[in-house]
Amino acid sequence: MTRRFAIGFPLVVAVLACLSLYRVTLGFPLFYLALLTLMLFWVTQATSWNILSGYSGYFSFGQAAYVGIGAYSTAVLFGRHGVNFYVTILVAAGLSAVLALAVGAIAFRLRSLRGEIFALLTLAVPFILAALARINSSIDGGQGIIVSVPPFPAGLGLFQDFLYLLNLLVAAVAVLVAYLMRKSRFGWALAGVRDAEDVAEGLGVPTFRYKMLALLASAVIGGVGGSLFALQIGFVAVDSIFHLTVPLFVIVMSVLGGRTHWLGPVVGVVLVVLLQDRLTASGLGEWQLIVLGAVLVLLVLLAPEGVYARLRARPLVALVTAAVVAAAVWLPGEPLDAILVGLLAATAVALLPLRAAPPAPVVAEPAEQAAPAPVAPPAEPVGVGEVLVECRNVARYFGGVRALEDVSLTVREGEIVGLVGPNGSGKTTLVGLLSGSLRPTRGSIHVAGNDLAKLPPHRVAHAGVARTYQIPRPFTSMTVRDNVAMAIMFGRSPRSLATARRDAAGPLDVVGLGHLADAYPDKLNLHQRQLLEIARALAADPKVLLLDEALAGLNPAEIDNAVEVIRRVHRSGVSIVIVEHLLRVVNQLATRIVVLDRGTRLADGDPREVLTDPAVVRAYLGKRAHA
Ligand SMILES: Nc1ncnc2c1ncn2[C@@H]1O[C@H](COP(=O)(O)OP(=O)(O)OP(=O)(O)O)[C@@H](O)[C@H]1O
Repeated sequence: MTRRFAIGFPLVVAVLACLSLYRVTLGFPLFYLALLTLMLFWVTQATSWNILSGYSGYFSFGQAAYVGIGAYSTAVLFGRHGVNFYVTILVAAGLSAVLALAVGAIAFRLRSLRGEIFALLTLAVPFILAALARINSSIDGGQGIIVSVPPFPAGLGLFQDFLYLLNLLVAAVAVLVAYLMRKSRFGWALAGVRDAEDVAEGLGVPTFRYKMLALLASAVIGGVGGSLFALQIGFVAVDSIFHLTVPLFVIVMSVLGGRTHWLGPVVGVVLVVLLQDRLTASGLGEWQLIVLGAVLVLLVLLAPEGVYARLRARPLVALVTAAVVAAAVWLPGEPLDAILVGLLAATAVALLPLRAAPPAPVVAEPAEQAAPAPVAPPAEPVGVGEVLVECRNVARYFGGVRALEDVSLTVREGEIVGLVGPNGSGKTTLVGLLSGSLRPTRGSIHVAGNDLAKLPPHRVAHAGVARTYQIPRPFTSMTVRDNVAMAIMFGRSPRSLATARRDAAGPLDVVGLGHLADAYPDKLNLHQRQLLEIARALAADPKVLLLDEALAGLNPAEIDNAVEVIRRVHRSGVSIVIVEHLLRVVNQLATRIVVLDRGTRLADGDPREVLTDPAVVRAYLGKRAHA
């Protein structure tokens, strides 16, 4: 936790609490308190949504399910049966958690339930709950339930004060949880899931666990907020609770404010609720969805990262603009108009294109690149030792396609195995099997004594396998340094974020990217992105590194540089399996070559013998060329 947050956050919460505790002394109107209560309700809901959907990229349309479970737990138990109100909050949290575990166990286990399919699944849940509530008379039965005022400490003032303080407490806890999650390994893991989930898993991130935790936290916060909402509206009915505006509002608020930051939803809530309130006050209430929709479209086009990120980039200008504009249009009797206009002006200023960024981190051409630092320790070539990888009679089918059939292969410590073969011969499939991202249809694979059939992909990384991708897949929201730090944080010997960031210099120096540590991947050329793939895989501390066409698309100078980097990685004690079409390169690097052809192993042995084997030449060049 930063010092600024440790001081600022309790201070803001205390000031907000004082608005109610000293309301009469301060002359703070009840109307404003009600508006703030509404904002706090939405802060809770939008933050709840953001913890899962903003952080991990799993867009949910099911927020109304938590609001519904919370509201009905309180309405039925407290409103109808007189159960202690605080107990009903716990029940709401528990039931929401159960729902989250059920949805997560299904959705996160199946790879096919991603993106829009996940969104559709979550959209269905509130509909089912609404139907259950409507037809079941012990829940609602279509009548609605009146929720009276529960007993509360007399010293708190009116019921509105009590409600406000309760909402403040829950919203503050929600924001605190979102902050702590974002700043911890948890937030990094979810950012990895958002950018490239299977890459994160392959680097050792237990993605299922982190997604479940995010869903659980999101559900509990949403459910507790829903419970308070029952008190706020006083009459709980299916149509007002399980309404589509709930997910729409939380999405608009979070996207508007910025969904990758813990404070984004809060900024979005303030803007949306104020806008909504002012439109209603000026008799334009029916326009609110149209205006909100237009604002969202505009912002998605102008600043998809959200308003908060833009405000942070120029805080002083935004603050001065907000203050000046608000003061200029301050209307006697209604300061809310002035505040809204001030905020909109600050938003507009924040959205102006930023001045050209300072000279981007120099993206040098390979020839001019800083000479890579020597690998520590620059070991002698490692002798061939124990068997690290053992594939026995492996087959892999995709439906009717036999990508691999009866392939056996061993990789020993210290080897560089060149895996070659014509297009479609099964090389990438074999890399997928060795890294645990694919399961064999038949046969067994052992890595360092571990049976991969028993391990999820992130545990395969911990067993000592790392891979690169033919088309580089960096975490685009992270700098080069943080891409590498991710692999260190979650790799075979996990470390804290601070240590991982410091240690990232090692793998970056090995590949010669140290001078680009603070650049974002979109500033790198193809060669540098491929080097980043190698640095990141190396950072996971593998025993075996699988390089899938790491040289594809490079020019001759870049290829020479990449070959040197691979040699350096090998000298540091990592065994390598390299998939490559350029036989010159394979010949230069490999200590052994395995040739695949139409999914079967055609040859396996010394590079010179294999590459002159007539069967191999025929497979590569065709019979006529061989002749
Ligand atoms: N996910 C998939 N679904 C269906 N078929 C697949 C899938 N992945 C691979 N295949 C098929 O399996 C066979 C082997 O593909 P693979 O990508 O492993 O070959 P490769 O040797 O890596 O090819 P290239 O050199 O072109 O990358 C091909 O016929 C391919 O079409």
